[in-house]
Amino acid sequence: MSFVKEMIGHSMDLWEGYVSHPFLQELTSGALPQEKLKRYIVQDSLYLREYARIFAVGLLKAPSMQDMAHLSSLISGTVQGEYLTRDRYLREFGVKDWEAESLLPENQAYLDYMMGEAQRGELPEIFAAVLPCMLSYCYIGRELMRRYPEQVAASPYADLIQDYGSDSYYELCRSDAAYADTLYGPLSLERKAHLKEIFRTASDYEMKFWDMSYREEM
Ligand SMILES: Cc1ncc(C[n+]2csc(CCO)c2C)c(N)n1
Repeated sequence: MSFVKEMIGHSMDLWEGYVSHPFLQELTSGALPQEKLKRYIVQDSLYLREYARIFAVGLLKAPSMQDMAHLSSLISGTVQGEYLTRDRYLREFGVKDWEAESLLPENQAYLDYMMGEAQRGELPEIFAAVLPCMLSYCYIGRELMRRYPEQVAASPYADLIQDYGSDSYYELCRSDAAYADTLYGPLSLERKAHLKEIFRTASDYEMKFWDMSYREEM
């Protein structure tokens, strides 16, 4: 069995919690207050700027040209692709200087955790830390569209959900997961057990990011 699937299985209780999280439920129904979405968009833009640097550490440590090709396409997918949707919302909300905003503590802690693993580890550890971010959004998008197709279609935020629930994003995630599985194949059981824990810790930080985005106070 794919080791990536095994890691997901080890964190599925957390992933299930994302789908029922009030932020995502209200994003789906359209009831999400704009202030909360705005906070998410600003914090997520800051997150993406720093998240791309984790891949850059992977690029520094990549042993082959093929590994470098994967990492460089992930960097451009984050800095250009993923950030584009945020940029559109930043303009719509009239946010001018998001880069001057501070990272909220949950956001900073998540990024510090991934960067620490990236600096200490090699590509298998780096991917265990960054995969929940990439793959959980695919899971969330697909599950929301499967469970609430009409609400998603009518939501003012449908584009945000549909991007992640799309077949093209699913295929991208499948190929990233297949690449990660080539890294995991030769590893010892002990190292794999540690990787599952890294994946779970990052999944837990994803949940804290949703909590941070939803809470009442700034
Ligand atoms: C907190 C947070 N977690 C996950 C993502 C999703 N995401 C981040 S980069 C990327 C593209 C692949 O590198 C995707 C799908 C996000 N935006 N914010």
